[in-house]
Amino acid sequence: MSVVHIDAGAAVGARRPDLAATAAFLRACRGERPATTPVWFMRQAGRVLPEYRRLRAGIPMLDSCRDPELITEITMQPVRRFRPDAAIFFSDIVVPLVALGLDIDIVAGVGPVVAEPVRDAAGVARLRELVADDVPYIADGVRSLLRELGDTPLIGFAGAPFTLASYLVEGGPSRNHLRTKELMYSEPKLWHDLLDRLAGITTAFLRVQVDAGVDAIQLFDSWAGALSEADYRRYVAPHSAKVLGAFAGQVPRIHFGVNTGELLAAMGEVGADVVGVDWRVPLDAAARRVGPHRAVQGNLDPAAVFAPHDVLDAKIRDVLARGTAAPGHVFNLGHGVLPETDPGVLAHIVDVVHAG
Ligand SMILES: Cc1c2[nH]c(c1CCC(=O)O)Cc1[nH]c(c(CCC(=O)O)c1C)Cc1[nH]c(c(CCC(=O)O)c1C)Cc1[nH]c(c(C)c1CCC(=O)O)C2
Repeated sequence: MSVVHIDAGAAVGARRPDLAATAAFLRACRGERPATTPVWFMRQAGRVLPEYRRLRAGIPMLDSCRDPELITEITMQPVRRFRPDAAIFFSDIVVPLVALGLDIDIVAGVGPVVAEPVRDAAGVARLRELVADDVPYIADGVRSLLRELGDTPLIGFAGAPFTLASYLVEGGPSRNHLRTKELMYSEPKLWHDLLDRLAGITTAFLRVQVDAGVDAIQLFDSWAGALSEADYRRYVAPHSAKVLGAFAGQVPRIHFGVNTGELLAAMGEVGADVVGVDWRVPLDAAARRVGPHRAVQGNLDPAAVFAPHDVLDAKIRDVLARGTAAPGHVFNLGHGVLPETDPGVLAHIVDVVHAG
């Protein structure tokens, strides 16, 4: 008698088509209005959770991003605690760059620091293509999570070409992105070569996640708001469009940046199904800027968690009311959870959003 051996990992590696019809988060991404508005929080994994701090004690950030068991546990921690409508894969936007051999350190309280900033043709030429074998822990982490998550959708993510370029060119976090803009304006050919390579790396990194089974993707162009709309369209949009275009019709695509009030239309046009909005633009105004064919995500001020509950609750309800102006609305903060946030308040926000 032959025994059929089913590899659990391979069996759940495929997308979960049943979820697309039932999960409130995925329905809202497609422009539908489920009975309750779905909610998750950027940076829900990490930072504010004591169980995360205990788990990570003594383990460097980038090491934790290369360990499928840690990735799984850290991604699951906020899901167990807050019961959000989606999980976000625990990683960082610099992980694919580190996998390519770039010397990048994540310095506590500072962020990514690049040992040799990329500022000339030789530096750009060193950015080779990413292949799945460069990041085996990503597919393993996604498959492991799909076994844990049940019917909670999993969001994969990557940094957008401009935001990655800013870290590489500046050598670390930057307020004014001066060297980045200097390169962009003075050597446009080299700039476009750099962004084209980063678009390829980002697409490959997301492809690994989508092939392993994530249910949606979010492209973080966190620092795009530093650009005028004209410069965004000229120097950045074609490259982000290449990334998002690669996943059209495959999984919902969320496109997010901070301070992007003037870029919302353009960020939708490059190929997003959902446009993430920070707290500076009221969500109904944002929905008008984004247009009638895209959902919105956002946009409670991350600092509102420090307000008294009656003030906080009124702000949540205001976001919910304004969100009805868009075809679909995924509730979120306008940027990541602030490190000082009380996790109990996040659980409260989930309850208030679900109560409607
Ligand atoms: C700014 C920064 C980066 N990377 C890092 C920083 C500094 C963080 C700090 O000291 O507070 C380093 C980093 N990144 C992450 C951690 C783990 C601990 C934590 O949650 O703060 C740490 C220490 C997870 C992460 N890093 C990121 C996620 C994204 C997914 C999510 O929303 O959960 C996580 C869990 C993504 C990331 N990573 C980065 C950007 C710009 C983004 C896009 C999101 C944003 O604009 O904030 C670069």
